[in-house]
Amino acid sequence: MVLAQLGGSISRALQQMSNATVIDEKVLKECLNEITRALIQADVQFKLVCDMQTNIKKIVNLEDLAAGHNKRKIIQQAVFNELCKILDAGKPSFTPKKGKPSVVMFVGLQGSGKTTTCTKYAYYHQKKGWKPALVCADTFRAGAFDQLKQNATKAKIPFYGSYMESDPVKIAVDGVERFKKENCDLIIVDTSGRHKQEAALFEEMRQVSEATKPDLVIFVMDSSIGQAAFDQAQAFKQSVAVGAVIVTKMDGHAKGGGALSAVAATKSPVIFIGTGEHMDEFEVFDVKPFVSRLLGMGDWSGFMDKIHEVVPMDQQPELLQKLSEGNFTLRIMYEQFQHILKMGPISQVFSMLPGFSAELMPKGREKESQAKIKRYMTMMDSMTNEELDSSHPKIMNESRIMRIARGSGRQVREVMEMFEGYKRLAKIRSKMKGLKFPKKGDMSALSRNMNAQQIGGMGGLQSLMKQMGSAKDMMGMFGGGN
Ligand SMILES: Nc1nc2c(ncn2[C@@H]2O[C@H](COP(=O)(O)OP(=O)(O)OP(=O)(O)O)[C@@H](O)[C@H]2O)c(=O)[nH]1
Repeated sequence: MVLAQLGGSISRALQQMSNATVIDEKVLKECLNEITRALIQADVQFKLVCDMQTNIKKIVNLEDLAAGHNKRKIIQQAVFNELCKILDAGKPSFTPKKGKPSVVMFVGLQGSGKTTTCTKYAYYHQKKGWKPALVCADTFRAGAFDQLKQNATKAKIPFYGSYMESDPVKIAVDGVERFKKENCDLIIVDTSGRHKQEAALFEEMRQVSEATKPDLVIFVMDSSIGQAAFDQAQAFKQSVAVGAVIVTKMDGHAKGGGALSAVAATKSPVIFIGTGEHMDEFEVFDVKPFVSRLLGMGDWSGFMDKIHEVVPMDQQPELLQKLSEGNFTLRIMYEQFQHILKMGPISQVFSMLPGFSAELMPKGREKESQAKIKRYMTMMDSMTNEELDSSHPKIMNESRIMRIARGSGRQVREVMEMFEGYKRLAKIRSKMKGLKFPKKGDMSALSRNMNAQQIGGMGGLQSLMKQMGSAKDMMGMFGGGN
């Protein structure tokens, strides 16, 4: 993923600076030049990058800093803040409330990923307990309704559309009315993205908006347009009351950084980013956690959110207890695998942990890793309770390993490899013993600690990762291969 490369380059530049014995003007200049290069490669506007450099230089006046000051910390904090500034639109968007009907209208050019994103948005909220519904008001593109129907059916989301009716306004109004009666709390209206004339497209959007009175209009744009995002977002904002933006295809485009910063410049908040074609390749966009993850500094609130999403409420204290106890059995590993598979793309989940980076798992390896986890689980299905509940690896003698391999139809080598992986995770977990995990909405103990680590920079993070074991080690466990 291109963004992971950008994050990797910036954190490497910071790391190199941290490794220097003395931080002088030359070291700072080299570090800032590296960061500038990385941002320009990601298509961030030249002026923004120059401003960022100037601001950092202003904040970090090495000559004025007394010897006692931690220059590394100050520089890292300044880079973090300036990156946030580039990506921050400065105002939050309207957020629909669960249980109260909201109409959300999606607009955007054809091919931007609008229809796919409507379903992703519905699916995301459905997982959080909402009752979403989809309305297809795109009567221009033949096949638009079929596409939405197919996506909605797959995600088990109610939908509305028509093959006969050619008036998008009528479909939108009928669909919204129907789903309001059915007590849906998030009614999503997908509109057309193509017209013979641009003016006609904007007029149609305006009419649908006037008739359905959406609580929020979301503009969907493809990240590959880079800095041109500014003009496109402005043009849409002038025609309808765009309240938020979703930037798609962040998984494959070198211009992703440019699109995000250009949208922010229009003062339109980006609320989600699309990171792939699949339903769950969709991430909340929140500037600080995003920059934090970009730099491999983790996002605990996002991580905890994921846990709260997939683990039933009544099992959460038990899971958190197990995670912090350090007594790591194969059964616990099995349960964790179940959770990981439910959480969505592995690289997305891991990039929320400090010290990990999406860069550690190349995009193509995602499927392999999922398959690998499933294979491990099949092997564990052939184990006895005694084996699953033991935390002593010695119990696994040759005859047990042979039996598990036979029972699961896998090779002895693969079973051994699974045990090796288990031992590595057990070692990491034993280092995590005693770590306090925050409860939902309470990011106090651990997250404050983590924030301090973020701000404290790589030194703090490295020591944390040393305590936990290496990130590469853990990725090695999941990162594809046989
Ligand atoms: N890689 C990647 N592909 C995406 C993403 N979002 C959408 N796509 C793909 O982009 C293509 C176009 O998406 P659609 O949802 O059909 O586009 P649309 O904007 O609704 O098009 P119209 O309905 O004609 O207006 C499809 O092949 C999607 O699978 C994303 O985040 N990443």
